[in-house]
Amino acid sequence: MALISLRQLLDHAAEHGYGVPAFNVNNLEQMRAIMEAAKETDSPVIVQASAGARKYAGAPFLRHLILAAIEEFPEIPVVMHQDHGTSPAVCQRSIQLGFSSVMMDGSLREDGKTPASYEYNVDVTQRAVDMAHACGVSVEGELGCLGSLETGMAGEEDGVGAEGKLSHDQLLTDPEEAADFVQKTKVDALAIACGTSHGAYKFTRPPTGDILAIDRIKEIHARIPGTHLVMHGSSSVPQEWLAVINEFGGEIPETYGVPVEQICEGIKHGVRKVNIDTDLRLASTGATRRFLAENPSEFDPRKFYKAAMQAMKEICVARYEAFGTAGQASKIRPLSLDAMSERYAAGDLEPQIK
Ligand SMILES: O=C(CO)COP(=O)(O)O
Ligand SMILES: O=C[C@H](O)COP(=O)(O)O
Ligand SMILES: [Zn+2]
Ligand SMILES: [Zn+2]
Repeated sequence: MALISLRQLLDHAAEHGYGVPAFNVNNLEQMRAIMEAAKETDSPVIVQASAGARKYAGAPFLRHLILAAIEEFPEIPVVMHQDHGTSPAVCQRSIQLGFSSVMMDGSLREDGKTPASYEYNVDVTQRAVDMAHACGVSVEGELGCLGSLETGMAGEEDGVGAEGKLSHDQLLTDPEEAADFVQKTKVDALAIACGTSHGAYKFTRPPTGDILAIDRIKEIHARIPGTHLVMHGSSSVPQEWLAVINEFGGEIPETYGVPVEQICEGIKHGVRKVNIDTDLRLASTGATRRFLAENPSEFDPRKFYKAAMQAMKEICVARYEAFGTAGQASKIRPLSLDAMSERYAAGDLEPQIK
């Protein structure tokens, strides 16, 4: 059984200079697409469950879906991560459910919408870290709010995200504050804000440096080179899938995502975890629409689920290959969460901040 902690995987990724896509899971088809792609490319896996996923599938189903993947693919190390926890209590519940990693998103208050003060963020994150590390579980924190540098608007269509207009300062993580935050909280990974946002509507044009601030990632990495950085809202919004969706009855207006090359640039500068949800949603919707349009008499859902799975799998394979994740699974010797808790207790995993 290869359930591993996020910390172990990202330490390996940093040592070998690669990044790992973290895909959101809600159902069997996504889970299977991710695992089959991982098996085909020998990639370690991060799967993450959002509050929306728990509401949709129910926590026990999600948990067993991930455990089933670990059982069926014992050769693939899998991180079971809770995405965007809004309080230490939410993280505690996930730890109890067996997650090997949690995100304490203290950049927002408990409603998941109101930007929080720095002091609030430090406090809730410290509390989540204390609890998690005692169990060998990793913690991802977040500093800065996701939102558009084009409009100043926070991404609202998704389940998690600030509401309304944000200042330029809130939309870009400050390197000095990031150093202080990591030092104080001891998070294992830090999600940063650099102009990306959740969902399909990230940019109205192919992004340039003024609206997708990869330079800011470089500045943060230069200040805290020992910290694993996380990019949220990192779907690339493939134009070919938008075209398929619209060809077969969809209505998605012109929109652009984060180019894979820009993510790879981030990976050269400390980005180790890359959150992707929307791309799998677009691929499965496109494949389903196309299948049903081309096979109007078909009524066995397994037929269009299969088409959707294949489309998602192709995206996963492409990201594993582009981020350098491919070929790494077999190099990892999984450490138990017990062993990780001993490493924290021994002080072996303290933040390295100059
Ligand atoms: O950040 C994400 C999940 O936490 C997903 O981002 P996308 O909406 O760009 O796929
Ligand atoms: O964090 C954002 C992910 O895309 C999850 O979205 P969700 O809350 O709709 O499941
Ligand atoms: Zn956030
Ligand atoms: Zn996110």
